[in-house]
Amino acid sequence: MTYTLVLLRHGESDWNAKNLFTGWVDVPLSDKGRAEAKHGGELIAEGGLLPDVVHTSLLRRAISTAAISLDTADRHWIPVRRSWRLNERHYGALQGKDKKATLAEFGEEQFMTWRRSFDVPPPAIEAGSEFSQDADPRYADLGDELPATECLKDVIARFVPYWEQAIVPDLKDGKTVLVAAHGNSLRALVKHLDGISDDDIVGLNIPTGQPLVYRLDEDLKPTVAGGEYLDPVAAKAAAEAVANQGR
Ligand SMILES: O=C(O)[C@H](O)COP(=O)(O)O
Repeated sequence: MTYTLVLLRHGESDWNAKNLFTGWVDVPLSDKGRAEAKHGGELIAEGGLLPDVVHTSLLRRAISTAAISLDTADRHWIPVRRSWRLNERHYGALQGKDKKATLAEFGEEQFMTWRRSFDVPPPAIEAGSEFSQDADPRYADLGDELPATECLKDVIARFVPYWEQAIVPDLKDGKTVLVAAHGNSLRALVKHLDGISDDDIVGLNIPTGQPLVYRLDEDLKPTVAGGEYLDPVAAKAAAEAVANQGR
């Protein structure tokens, strides 16, 4: 008996296309991103991986990606569960900043520490500033849990409880589960599933719009380490493009 989990990072967003740090800023998909979401749905259908339930973040790039891919796979009608715990990593004061300009201003080491270190968050965003979420009604109930910046360690701390309390029960019910989320929230989940070390997670990048399938055993351990991309060649190229952002 194995459980089937499909992870899908949203398609390219307008801010991915412009190379801006995005985090919790709620930007839409680009035309390319909508096409990626549709293609993701085609791959899911061709792979016979029709989801029974979908979990998304509260951000429209993940919500739209789920809707487009499921519509393409004729599964637009399945139950949807949403949580802020699946949101992208909060990028703090970097939200809205150009990645290339940030690299040029602060240098490679600081840039990569902010982007990929396990436990060093970027500087906190100022409350009330243009790209802050402190007045956003969708997070009104979070109180002190509303982040002003996050590192990957923080994302794991808020994602894993949702994994255990909301996603695992669906898997144990025998459902094929689609999680439509973000580069860093999916890195957090993959680190948890595969037991990747704090050092090794630095080198892992999740491509946009590429379905990644995990078959999990009774103990929720992956039967294939790292899962399997439905289009491994395209996924590898797209992950390299993510790694090289800002260059
Ligand atoms: O929030 C963002 O800018 C991206 O979605 C993820 O960015 P990263 O690959 O630079 O962490």
